[in-house]
Amino acid sequence: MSIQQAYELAKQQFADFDIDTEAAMTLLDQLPVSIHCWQGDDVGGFEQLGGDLTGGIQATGNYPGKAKTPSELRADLDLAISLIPGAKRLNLHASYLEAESKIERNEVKPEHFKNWVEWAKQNQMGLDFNPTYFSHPLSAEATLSHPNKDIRNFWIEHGKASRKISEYFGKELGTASVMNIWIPDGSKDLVIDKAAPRQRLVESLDEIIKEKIDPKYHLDAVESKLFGIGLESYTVGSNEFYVAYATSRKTALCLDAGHYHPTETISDKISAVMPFVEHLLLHVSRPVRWDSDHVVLLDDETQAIANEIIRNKLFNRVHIGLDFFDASINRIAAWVIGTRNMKKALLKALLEPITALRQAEEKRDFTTRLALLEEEKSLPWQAVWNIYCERHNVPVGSRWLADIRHYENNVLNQR
Ligand SMILES: C[C@H](O)[C@H](O)[C@@H](O)C(=O)CO
Ligand SMILES: [Mn+2]
Repeated sequence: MSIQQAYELAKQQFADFDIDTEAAMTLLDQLPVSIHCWQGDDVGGFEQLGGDLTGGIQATGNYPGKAKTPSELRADLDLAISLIPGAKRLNLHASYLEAESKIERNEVKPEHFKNWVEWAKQNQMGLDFNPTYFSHPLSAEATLSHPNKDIRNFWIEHGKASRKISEYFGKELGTASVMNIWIPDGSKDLVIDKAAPRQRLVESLDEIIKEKIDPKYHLDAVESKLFGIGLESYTVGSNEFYVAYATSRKTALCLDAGHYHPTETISDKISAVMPFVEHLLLHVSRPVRWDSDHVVLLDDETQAIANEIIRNKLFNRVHIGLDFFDASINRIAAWVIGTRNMKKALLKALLEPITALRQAEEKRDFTTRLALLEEEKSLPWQAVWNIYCERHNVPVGSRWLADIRHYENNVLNQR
């Protein structure tokens, strides 16, 4: 049976549940997923500071062919995006700048990202941004909460400089760049004064976001964390800290799927915070026992995240980003698997019999609700996904893997 024939049958089956598959695909086209550049080179960046990845995060594995230059990373991204259907954005860190000589973090400028902007224009993609508060000699103890004023100021300047870059992205590309602040500040062991670093962090953040920037071009977001490696006992920017900060300062809040206790899920947090924040940034990730940043699967939590976005029509308020870095498998395949999974989850969410489910719940008919939730799992969503891929000229099913293997043999293995 052809992809078209399978789709025609599926379309009818969904129509029996009052679900319009064409409308679902049209809406899916309007939901970009922001692909994180740092999966391509194990969060290395191009500053060539010569140091290790620090800040309590780790990319484990040594798969051959890691991108070592901006051009290599862009070539790898070219392949990845050619295998992922629909709207995409690229999420950059400040450490992915390009310059002839060494640029200090507090001196990063839009011009250091002009090649990325050109690339984004060519690919009709928006860009998002992150100041980089790790992998730097001055981040060894702390950054925005550092007790030393000079070090704190250095990082405040980095935050301000980064906002200019983010604004430049928004102006050049005609779509607001979401700039996410994550800092690794914390402590391995017991802390007596937990209040002072948090007070300093409030003041540093307030200083960074003091200048108003048109939200047409730039949005500020803040990301909390539970703990990092070597920072197990105390995290300055904890969940409560940033929920309070984002709501009081009206910034966006970032929820990273790996940044909570193992039984907590960010899917459940979305409806809890949306009455209080205008914009939410998601770092969809897969924590395995800890914030391991494994590649996103089409698993229950990814699906639950997508369902929350679609059921609550949060299309313009939730910004979907990815955050994983696996160096043990082909890095381009990691991008493709994780991003396609996020998009599959969104499509499945768009194909839910939502009206019937809501009606059952309103009538307190929980039997029908559970029955429908289970039945929807075996509706032929995959036939819709296949036609969606075909219409976007990307490989159907696992055919994309052949393209990656070809590139691996001809490009990655020659690096
Ligand atoms: C590289 C990212 O900024 C980083 O992963 C951050 O978002 C995070 O989640 C740290 O654990
Ligand atoms: Mn994150």
